[in-house]
Amino acid sequence: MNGSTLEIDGLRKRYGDTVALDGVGFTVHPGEVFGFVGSNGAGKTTTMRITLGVLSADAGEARIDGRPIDLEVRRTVGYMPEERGLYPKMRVGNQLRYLAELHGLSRSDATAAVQRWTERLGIEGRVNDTVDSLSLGNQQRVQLAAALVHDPAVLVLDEPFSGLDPVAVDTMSDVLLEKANAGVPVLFSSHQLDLVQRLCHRVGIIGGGRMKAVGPVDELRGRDGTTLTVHAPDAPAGWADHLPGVTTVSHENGRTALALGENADDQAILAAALATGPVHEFARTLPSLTDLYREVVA
Ligand SMILES: Nc1ncnc2c1ncn2[C@@H]1O[C@H](COP(=O)(O)OP(=O)(O)OP(=O)(O)O)[C@@H](O)[C@H]1O
Repeated sequence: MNGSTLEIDGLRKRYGDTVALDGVGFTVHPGEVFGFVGSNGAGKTTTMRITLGVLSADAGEARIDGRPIDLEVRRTVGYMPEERGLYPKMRVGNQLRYLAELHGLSRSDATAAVQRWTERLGIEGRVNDTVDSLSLGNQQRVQLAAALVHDPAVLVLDEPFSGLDPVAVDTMSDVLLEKANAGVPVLFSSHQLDLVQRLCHRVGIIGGGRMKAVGPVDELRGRDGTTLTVHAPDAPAGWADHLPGVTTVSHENGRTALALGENADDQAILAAALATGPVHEFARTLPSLTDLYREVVA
């Protein structure tokens, strides 16, 4: 796919005695939505700030298409900082137009972009309001518009979903996927793991300044094998214990959860379940990203 690649490579950062980043690295490919998750203080904001050049690293660097992010490359990135950073007393429309022009758009292109993005994000009625008169959620929509208004080649968003109502969450999700479909690498941090699981092609889990896991969401969820849920109401306890590669995790009210090893044969399990009587449910389940996260950061 045509589009840019964002590489974060070996970032190290200390604040006094606190090691904030201890060799953080991962790549966001063209057209990929990458979810960056980790506990409070894990190092997400520090990573994003260094990526944008807002903060300097002690070692390592971020690159776009192999090029370190200098001021010129920086203009191609749409950034939504955690501390937000809009001018509170400036009108929404003027502010967005100003930011677009700062990124090199002509006055007429900037005006068109402001109209397009404020309509898309449902804030076209607020362009003449000052930012500080808006609700927090609407300020966040303006902040997203500010990150998008210069048609960036790369998006880096620090907790873009926090505090949004469900409709705004859907709009934000649609916009991120739309940008990714156009080839833009999208990196965002979030504590909303259900949303990350739904939206992201890949995730990176950071803990204590190090990457604990990076990969496609389903691959990470499946790395410890899958679980099979079987609802066979007449099956006695231990009905599957003789089958190779099968471990019974729980057996309650006719519902059995089985952990499957590599040599487990799901058709043999189904046959064994049917031998006990009717089978109402037979489904593979993966642990949720939340389960995986708890295990990885524990
Ligand atoms: N300006 C600073 N001075 C001193 N320590 C800092 C500073 N900024 C961050 N830290 C420390 O660096 C570590 C990483 O913080 P960072 O803000 O990157 O985490 P985060 O993953 O974004 O957390 P959160 O989810 O709470 O936003 C933490 O231990 C934090 O206390």
